Amino acid sequence: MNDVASPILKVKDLHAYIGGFHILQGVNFEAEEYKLTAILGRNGVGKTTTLKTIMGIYKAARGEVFFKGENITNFPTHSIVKRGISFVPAEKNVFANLTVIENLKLAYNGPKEKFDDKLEMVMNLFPELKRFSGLLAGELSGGQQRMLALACGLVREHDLLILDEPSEGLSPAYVKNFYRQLRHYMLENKKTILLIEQNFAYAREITDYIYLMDKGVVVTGFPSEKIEENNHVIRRILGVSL
Ligand SMILES: Nc1ncnc2c1ncn2[C@@H]1O[C@H](COP(=O)(O)OP(=O)(O)OP(=O)(O)O)[C@@H](O)[C@H]1O
Repeated sequence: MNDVASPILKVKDLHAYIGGFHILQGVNFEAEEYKLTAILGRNGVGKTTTLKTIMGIYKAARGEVFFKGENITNFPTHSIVKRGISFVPAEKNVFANLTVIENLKLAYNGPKEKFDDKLEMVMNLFPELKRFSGLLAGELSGGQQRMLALACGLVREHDLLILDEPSEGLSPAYVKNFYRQLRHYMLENKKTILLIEQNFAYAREITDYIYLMDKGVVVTGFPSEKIEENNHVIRRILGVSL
């Protein structure tokens, strides 16, 4: 499973407990630089817990997380963000009483003179936000707030962008386009993306590398061009046929 050439992120034997339950039971995977890696799995297998443990939001009981070669296990979240990881949780984490632009300004942590370029980039990715840029985030629909949360994650400086199920709350037609644009953004700007997704059909279109997760562990991983060969395990773990 560990055949990733140059991992920017390496997760080794990660264990975590929530409320006394042993949720992560030895998670292993790597994310290669400048690639899009996806962790797929059904509801409740521990995908979100994995991301939150990487980000220091949940405590790792055992195991290690390496980012750019540094052991960042159980570092405070702000210092992980400072090292170059931008994390967008599944919750609509926006400030309801600030405008769209104010939310984006607050999320941005790069040099002042580059904000306009970043803004243009996210507005191209989310044309709907452009239309509503002066509105309070609290006045947006649920889907639009989700877009804004994703846009905030993108404007934050990052060497690694981690997205918790970006498709959730967005319409299927919109998701396809968003994923296509996200991949384009990654290739254009030499970025690295790790995301979790429940919908295999979405993921197979855009990922370079896929990991399958079940019951607190990563069961297997393979490059996207080997999807067909992994038909059996995909069916067993995700319950979908190719
Ligand atoms: N705050 C919490 N309190 C109690 N149990 C939790 C909490 N967060 C997660 N769990 C439990 O941990 C397990 C893993 O949850 P997690 O959210 O990581 O799964 P997931 O694979 O991301 O699935 P989903 O896509 O449904 O969120 C589930 O059984 C869930 O009920």
